[in-house]
Amino acid sequence: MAKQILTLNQISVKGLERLSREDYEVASEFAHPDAILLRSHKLKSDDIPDSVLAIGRAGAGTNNVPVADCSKRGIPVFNAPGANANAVKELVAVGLLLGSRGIVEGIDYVATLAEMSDKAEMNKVLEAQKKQFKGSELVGKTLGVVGLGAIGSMVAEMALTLGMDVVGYDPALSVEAAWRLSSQVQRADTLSALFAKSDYITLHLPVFDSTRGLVNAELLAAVRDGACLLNFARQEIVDEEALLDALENGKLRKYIADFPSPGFIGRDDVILMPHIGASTEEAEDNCAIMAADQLRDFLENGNIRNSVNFPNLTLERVSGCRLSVTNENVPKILGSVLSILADENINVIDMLNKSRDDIAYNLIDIACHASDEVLDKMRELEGVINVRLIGDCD
Ligand SMILES: NC(=O)c1ccc[n+]([C@@H]2O[C@H](COP(=O)([O-])OP(=O)(O)OC[C@H]3O[C@@H](n4cnc5c(N)ncnc54)[C@H](O)[C@@H]3O)[C@@H](O)[C@H]2O)c1
Ligand SMILES: O=C(O)CC[C@@H](O)C(=O)O
Repeated sequence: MAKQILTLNQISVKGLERLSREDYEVASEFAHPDAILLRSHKLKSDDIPDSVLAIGRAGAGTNNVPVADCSKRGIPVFNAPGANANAVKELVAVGLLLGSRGIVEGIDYVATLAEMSDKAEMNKVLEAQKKQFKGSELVGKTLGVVGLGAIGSMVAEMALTLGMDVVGYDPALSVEAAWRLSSQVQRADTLSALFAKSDYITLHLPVFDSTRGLVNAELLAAVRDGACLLNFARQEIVDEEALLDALENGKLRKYIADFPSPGFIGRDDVILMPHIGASTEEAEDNCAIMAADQLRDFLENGNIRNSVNFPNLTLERVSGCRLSVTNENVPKILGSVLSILADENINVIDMLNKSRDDIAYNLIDIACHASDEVLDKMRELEGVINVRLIGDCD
């Protein structure tokens, strides 16, 4: 029977094409879907039917998905790390330029001359007025990059090529990300040191409980006078009241962000975009392809790549008959599962077991079919969250 994939946002056709028509049905309404594919749709736990085995986020941030609840229910949540990083990097380059020159103001001013019909007069007026839109160059200025993952590291590299000095802060930098980073990026030991040093600060970290409101009054007090803050990460990382105060008292010269919020619209010192950081054809294709491929590999083989709540685990298929078992990460459960198979004389050909936080995940290739009764015995074990027989193994 074809598997059903519920899409909760517009997903690029190139991604959907990875789900063959013979094996998958894709639609925006299903009562009992096998998986969900989404972008920024705010998904509530109650809206995830019990039939759902996995969720694919065609993007980087998963703060719109109730990840902790999904872990409890044994549902892996996948994302598409790095797939839209270049698109965001390019928009940050635009943000830096908008923050350094009177580009938006100049364009707005020119629009006010629409009624003027005399070309010479127009030229005279604008030549007289253009001094209002003077800016300064980026070369030699310091950019502080908060979060040096897929996007932050590309932004750092881009700023170096523009002749900026770059200082970075990332207390959880992965080894892989550290390898990607140019040695010219200076390290800030604290966030306030970065804020104090930078003419421009750009945020590229996820929103977690620990980062919500991270940019607060205390941090903004440390900012270099007249600095410009760019936020292409998430609105929730910035304390809006403290930000408005910093703009009002001139500590911050400009706020440029991808997340409009009512109190900020219409201010001269704020430039807002409608969450378009990842809105390029290339990024939408990359994200959708990655998310669809990962969902498929999970549904068809139980493999896990780029999950934000499950361990990464891929096991080459040696038998048609595969079991996946998700359990609480406590001792003895795997032993009990294997005992049930042994009692039924079912030989294990290959297996892999990994854990992450409170979740343990096992792939077990077996020599012959396991009946529903055997699977139910496993499901009844204390601490087992779900058991799935994957593939055709008669
Ligand atoms: N505007 C958009 O459309 C758009 C597009 C893509 C991503 N994003 C946002 O950008 C975020 C980053 O994306 P990414 O692809 O670079 O993710 P990533 O996971 O590759 O990098 C995030 C980095 O932030 C670091 N980090 C975590 N906590 C931190 C802290 N307290 N201080 C400093 N650094 C910290 C991590 O160690 C990691 O290196 C996403 O989580 C998402 O919210 C927005
Ligand atoms: O899907 C989008 O358009 C936005 C994605 C972006 O916010 C992300 O976190 O990857």
